[in-house]
Amino acid sequence: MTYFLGLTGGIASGKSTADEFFEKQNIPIIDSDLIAHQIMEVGQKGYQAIVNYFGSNILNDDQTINRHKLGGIVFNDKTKLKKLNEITHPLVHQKIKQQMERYRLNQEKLVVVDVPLLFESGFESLCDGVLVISISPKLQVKRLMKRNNFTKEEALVRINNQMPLSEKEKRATYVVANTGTIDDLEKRLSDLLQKIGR
Ligand SMILES: CC(C)(COP(=O)(O)OP(=O)(O)OC[C@H]1O[C@@H](n2cnc3c(N)ncnc32)[C@H](O)[C@@H]1O)[C@@H](O)C(=O)NCCC(=O)NCCS
Ligand SMILES: Nc1ncnc2c1ncn2[C@@H]1O[C@H](COP(=O)(O)OP(=O)(O)OP(=O)(O)O)[C@@H](O)[C@H]1O
Repeated sequence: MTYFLGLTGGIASGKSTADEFFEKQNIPIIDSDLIAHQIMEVGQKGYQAIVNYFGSNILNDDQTINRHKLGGIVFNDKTKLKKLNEITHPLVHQKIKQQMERYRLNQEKLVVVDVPLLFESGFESLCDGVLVISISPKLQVKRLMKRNNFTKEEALVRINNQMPLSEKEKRATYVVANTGTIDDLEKRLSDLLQKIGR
């Protein structure tokens, strides 16, 4: 039986950094941010629906969607964010489920399913356990500002568009803190794999 470990956390709490560790252990990852990007590529199912709703001013010169611009719009307008979610989430969920089914048929032992909005979208019911990568609010703002070149206000807007990380921690099966170095994180994840026994 495949064990599906849901992986979530707050924005910039360290999910992708955890994925890198799991990849090094040859554990397959289903990456929903990547899937969300793929369904918005020119010609893909999400593309036309997004352009129809948001207009061609969100396009780059080469007709691809300018995600930076789209992010600037939706994270400052709840109605528009809701609309983008309504367009993208069913398509993303369908692809995640297809990938899960493939791993199940291949009798893969452990698969990590990285879904930033896992609890927000009720995805935990499809997972055997959920790992939350946690971080303090202060460090989260600091890492997000640095990675995305955001002002403090921009970082806070993104953070506040998600369920509070403290709430995600309460709902988790496993919580791993990413408050130290990346080596510390990897050690904790390695201990977790022992605990799961896969
Ligand atoms: C708004 C978009 C265009 C911004 O693109 P950008 O390249 O700047 O960000 P990226 O996609 O890499 O996401 C970075 C992080 O933002 C957070 N985030 C993304 N989408 C959302 C959302 N709808 N609500 C709250 N937080 C979100 C997540 O923590 C994610 O890991 C993009 O995030 C998007 O299309 N979002 C809608 C699809 C979605 O919900 N994706 C999340 C996985 S299903
Ligand atoms: N332990 C750490 N020490 C220092 N920097 C870190 C650590 N863990 C992650 N980072 C950095 O913090 C930033 C956010 O980490 P990461 O991209 O893994 O978060 P994420 O949860 O995947 O974000 P998102 O929700 O946007 O997908 C990155 O620039 C990463 O290199």
